[in-house]
Amino acid sequence: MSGRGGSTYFRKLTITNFRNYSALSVDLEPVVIVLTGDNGAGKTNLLEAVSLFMPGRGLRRASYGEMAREGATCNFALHARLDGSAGIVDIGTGVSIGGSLSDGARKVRINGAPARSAEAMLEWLRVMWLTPAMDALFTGPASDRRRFLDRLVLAIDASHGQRALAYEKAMRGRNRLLADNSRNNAWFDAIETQMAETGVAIAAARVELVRLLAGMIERLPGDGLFPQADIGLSGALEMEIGARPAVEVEEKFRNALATGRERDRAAGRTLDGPHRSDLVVRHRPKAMPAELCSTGEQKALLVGIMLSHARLTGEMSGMTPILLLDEIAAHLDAGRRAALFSILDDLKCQAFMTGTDATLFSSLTGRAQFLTVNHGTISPTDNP
Ligand SMILES: Nc1ncnc2c1ncn2[C@@H]1O[C@H](COP(=O)(O)OP(=O)(O)OP(=O)(O)O)[C@@H](O)[C@H]1O
Repeated sequence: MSGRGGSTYFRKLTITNFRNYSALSVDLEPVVIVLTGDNGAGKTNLLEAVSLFMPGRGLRRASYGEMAREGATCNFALHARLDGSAGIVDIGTGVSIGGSLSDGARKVRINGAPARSAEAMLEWLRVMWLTPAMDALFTGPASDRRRFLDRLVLAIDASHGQRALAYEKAMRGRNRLLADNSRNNAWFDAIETQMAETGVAIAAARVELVRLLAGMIERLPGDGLFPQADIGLSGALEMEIGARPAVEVEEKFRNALATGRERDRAAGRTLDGPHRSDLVVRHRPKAMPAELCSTGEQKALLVGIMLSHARLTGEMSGMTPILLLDEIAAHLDAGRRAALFSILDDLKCQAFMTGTDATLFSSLTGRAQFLTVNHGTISPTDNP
């Protein structure tokens, strides 16, 4: 299996000592998966397990210590059997309890062989998510939007994660020099050169994502159920990309960092750079900034962005993402639910949707797999 081409589906998921699951193995069909169950049953935990088949700390951004099942004395482990258009692949990931629980501690095996890093999973699949916590995306801190934006970029540009890590590492080094009152110009120069290179690459990748995604958003149905968003970026580097050659933007950023040393020393951190940029979203039909729209309107905008991005990812990477849509049905009216289900059909993606009430999904009967979650166990839903 080359790992590229068409949709990818989870066919089997095995979870060991993760959150409220001690040992679970579930066979999955290559269709929409509807997970219903009472509050606290383990629905979001299961989505979180699936989200760990992307690099990073998953949809809650929790620590691995929090993910490990309370009281468990051995590793948490997740295993997926995936079916892509070119065949089957087995991916395992987990951490050992008692060992280091730092970000790098998560191990990945692909078809039994250790992978160099979690990024290797991007050869095989994409997982994207929409959770209730993201309802505050437009009104909350810019850092949340930046993280969201960078996840969107990573789905179409697998090297974006390494780029962001390299930039952050260099910036931490610069901040340390500032804090230590260092005046070692050679050190500053070396670090700032690295920040300029990686920073401009990050900004350029974001600009490209926004350009491509805006094109996809144009293809959303014009019925306004998931309204078209106007998306843009704020940030000095992002504004300059496209207006002048990248080497000039890089040089200008490097100079800005060099001349800003004393200002940044006083501030205690680096004040310029792509770590300060923001994703700007407007509700086009209402001609209004997203943050001023109603909660429901913001949700509909976000769903439109995610669905457009799923289509873009499918076209760009050849892998339509697995979508994790936590508690989405309860927040949408009947018309929007029907529109969502129809777009998911069209995308042919395996979306995992959760809710406490299976009746909200009844129109999916015959074209979805219905599972009931109960205290860390899973069984087929009776009469969905
Ligand atoms: N590390 C852990 N070990 C054991 N149990 C945990 C751990 N972390 C969380 N839990 C438990 O997992 C349970 C299920 O949580 P989850 O968020 O998946 O529920 P849910 O089915 O999505 O519920 P809701 O409908 O309320 O959102 C909670 O009762 C929580 O206490």
